[in-house]
Amino acid sequence: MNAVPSRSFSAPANGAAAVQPLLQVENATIQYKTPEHLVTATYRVGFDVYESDRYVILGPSGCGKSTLLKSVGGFHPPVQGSMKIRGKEIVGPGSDRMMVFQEFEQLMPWKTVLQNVLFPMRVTGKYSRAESVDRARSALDKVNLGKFMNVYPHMLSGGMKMRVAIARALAMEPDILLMDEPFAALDALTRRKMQNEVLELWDQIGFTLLFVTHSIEEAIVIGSRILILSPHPGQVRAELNAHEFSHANSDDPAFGALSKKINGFLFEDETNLAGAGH
Ligand SMILES: Nc1ncnc2c1ncn2[C@@H]1O[C@H](COP(=O)(O)OP(=O)(O)OP(=O)(O)O)[C@@H](O)[C@H]1O
Repeated sequence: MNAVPSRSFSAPANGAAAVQPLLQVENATIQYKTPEHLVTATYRVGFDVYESDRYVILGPSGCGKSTLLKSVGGFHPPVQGSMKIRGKEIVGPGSDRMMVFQEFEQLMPWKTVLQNVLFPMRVTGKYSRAESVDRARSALDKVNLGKFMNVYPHMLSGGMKMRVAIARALAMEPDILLMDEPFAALDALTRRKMQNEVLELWDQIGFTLLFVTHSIEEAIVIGSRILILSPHPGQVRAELNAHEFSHANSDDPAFGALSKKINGFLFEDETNLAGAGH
């Protein structure tokens, strides 16, 4: 485990220091202009996401987590700094970065599971009709929903809906999946089930995930690495490895120790920042 008090991070959890990051965020200052105010959402935030990372952005409400995700998605560029995917500057939305939406209710109830998964491929015209169908079937097989292609979303459990939403994103072959507090509105048991579903799928498929949450426990369970942001405007407080933790070992003292450490970073007084990570 490792806490680094600088603003930019580059060491992957697996120690493959020579590997190029998939996503590089450098000194990203992101602002919103309203008629009355200029709001600085994040200030000089930097981090690297490597292939197959489950990278979690954790921080208090209003620290700019969603804003960072929107910027990575290409919807709101930083005013300063840069964001690159596979070394190329992010200049707008693209199918290399697919958002899996909150609560998965974006599935269209009048379309079957297969038609839902086909939809982004149809809209973007990225693939021919036949290839789109092949891709949709293959993505549904990957998430173990091959037998449910012709049913409608209301006939699925919450976990199955989430898997459809993930299949829909994966069918576009993105470099990275973006999830913004996807389980925030769920009860504790369902939330835990969903978290385990994501982890099982990740084990099977090995996608790269950028995940936003304000729950410390969720960050530890989902994340292989966790970026901790300060309150508004979001600045990097630390990056911690968490790849060895899951619900199965949440009673371990090491899990509790990491949780405590994260608490410390989250609630740290600004004046103590110089000692962060030591
Ligand atoms: N469209 C907008 N116009 C103006 N200010 C905005 C806009 N969206 C967000 N903000 C401001 O930017 C800051 C960061 O917001 P953001 O939603 O990214 O935070 P967050 O960490 O995701 O919060 P939460 O955990 O509550 O979702 C906040 O001060 C917020 O008020």
